[in-house]
Amino acid sequence: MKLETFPAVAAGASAAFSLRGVTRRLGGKTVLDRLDLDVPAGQFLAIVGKSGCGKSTLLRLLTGLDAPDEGRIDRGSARGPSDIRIMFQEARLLPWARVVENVAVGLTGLARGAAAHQRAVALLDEVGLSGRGGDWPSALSGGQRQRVALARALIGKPKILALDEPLGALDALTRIEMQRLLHRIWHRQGFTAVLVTHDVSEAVMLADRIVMLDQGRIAMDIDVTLPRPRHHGAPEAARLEEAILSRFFEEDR
Ligand SMILES: Nc1ncnc2c1ncn2[C@@H]1O[C@H](COP(=O)(O)OP(=O)(O)OP(=O)(O)O)[C@@H](O)[C@H]1O
Repeated sequence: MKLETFPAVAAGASAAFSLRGVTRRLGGKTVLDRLDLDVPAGQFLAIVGKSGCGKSTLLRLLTGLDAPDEGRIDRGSARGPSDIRIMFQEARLLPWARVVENVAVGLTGLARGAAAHQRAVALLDEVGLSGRGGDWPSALSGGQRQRVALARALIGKPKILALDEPLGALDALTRIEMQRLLHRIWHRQGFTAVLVTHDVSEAVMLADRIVMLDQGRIAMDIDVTLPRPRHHGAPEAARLEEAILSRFFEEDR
């Protein structure tokens, strides 16, 4: 299968963020090496690559949790912390707060009154946790906790949602369920999603575009044009997955 290079952002298209010559050195090593990347608003971008290739470092730079040693990151119209949210592999819920409060807490800097409570309840419905707002986090399964984390990340209506292996700790079926949920919500809300994942099939299911990092550089940048909704095991998805995986292991042959 031919892997197409993603076209440069069309002139005038609004970019969610752009990286120019971004370099990050950690522990005496160049983890990211002069990266250039333009991501249009609303795109679902997946970042894949072998362990230690710098995926999380890139996400941290993108969200402002870390800063580059060289180069520039332009986050377009995303300004404050509520415009860019990040979700991790662990839900990181407050154990002493009920589920609805855990969602409302995502409204940084805003009054957390009745309106916040109402919006938290609506989001719990949207992530499939209707009626669970009064529960403690300890009463939820791993998948349910990630649903709460997703609702918390979305309550401030972010422009960019960064996802650092958010489904990595879930069992296979829950993971697929969560992929479908994530896709539905992204489709409905239109934010820009940046997903770091080890799972190439997950990237193929969800992304408009897949970027593979290798030794601090972009080794592959492909446009995923498969129609949505996508299904695991569908022949076109399997072919694309295989083509990406073969690139992954090229050097091992
Ligand atoms: N704070 C740090 N100090 C020193 N080295 C670091 C630090 N953070 C990350 N690194 C190194 O930078 C490299 C990239 O790490 P990063 O976590 O971005 O990789 P990754 O692709 O997300 O890996 P994984 O898939 O295993 O999570 C690794 O070699 C890691 O050891």
